[in-house]
Amino acid sequence: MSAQIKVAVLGAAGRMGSEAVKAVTEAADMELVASLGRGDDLQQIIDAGATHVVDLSVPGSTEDNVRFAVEHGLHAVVGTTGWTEERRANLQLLLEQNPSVGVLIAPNFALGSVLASAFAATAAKYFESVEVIELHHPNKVDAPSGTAVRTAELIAQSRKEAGVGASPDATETQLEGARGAVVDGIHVHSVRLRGLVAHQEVLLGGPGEQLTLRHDSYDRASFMPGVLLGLRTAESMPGLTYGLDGYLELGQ
Ligand SMILES: NC(=O)C1=CN([C@@H]2O[C@H](COP(=O)(O)OP(=O)(O)OC[C@H]3O[C@@H](n4cnc5c(N)ncnc54)[C@H](O)[C@@H]3O)[C@@H](O)[C@H]2O)C=CC1
Ligand SMILES: O=C(O)C1=N[C@H](C(=O)O)C[C@H](O)C1
Repeated sequence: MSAQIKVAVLGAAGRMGSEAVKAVTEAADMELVASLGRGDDLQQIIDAGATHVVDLSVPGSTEDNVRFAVEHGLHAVVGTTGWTEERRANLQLLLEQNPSVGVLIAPNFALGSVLASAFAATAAKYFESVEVIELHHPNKVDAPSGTAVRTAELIAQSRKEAGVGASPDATETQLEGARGAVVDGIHVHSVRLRGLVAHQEVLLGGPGEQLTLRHDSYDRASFMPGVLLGLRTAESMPGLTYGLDGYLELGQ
């Protein structure tokens, strides 16, 4: 029998962290060795003998948490938002000094969401117009969502490679914010509404037609297969992987 994956969950009392604690506890090949929250000493992770860390904390803490894990040779599965290009570049440098460590930064752990973003990137080069709408529960602290940022990045990359220009837009006057945020040239709109969990639509428009790609997470259980896949795969994928699609065989 292969060794148990010894997991420390950071942000363990949160909405996602508590779900991850449950999923890891129920997984036969894993052992939950530490559950940490705000203000807890990260040394507890080492003392508990963790081999892997799951970070589901807050954008202001995730970078320090992951840095600590990597510096101590622990693999990390990260769902927390806030991983800008600059932060990822700094992490890459750290990983070069710790070449056996694997880190997954997954803007979204739900398989359907990862697929929807990949489908959107494929479709976006065939349509004149594309915009992203993300819809979340009102307790979410950041906007736009990490998923929407990643989706816009993938769409922009696909359109650039195909030589597709900007979406047409004749807007000259507007209230500030009316056209949403712009990520790599793609408009992204954020809705916060009681009753929602995590949802996203990509609207694609061409002459006389529209394609809508929508994904809905109704329950945070939807994210757990991705978290467990990340924990089972990180060690065999040294370096930084950005997006769960890096651990999946999409398009094969
Ligand atoms: N990648 C994915 O599939 C998903 C990612 N998320 C992201 O995960 C993060 C957490 O989301 P929620 O659970 O909804 O938030 P939450 O606010 O319910 O939980 C965050 C928890 O982290 C704790 N915390 C704060 N600082 C900490 C620190 N330094 N070390 C350890 N814990 C700390 C807080 O006290 C809180 O309990 C957000 O960035 C969110 O966008 C959420 C859902 C899915
Ligand atoms: O805060 C959330 O809830 C979520 N955060 C992630 C994001 O910002 O994309 C993933 C999912 O959308 C839920």
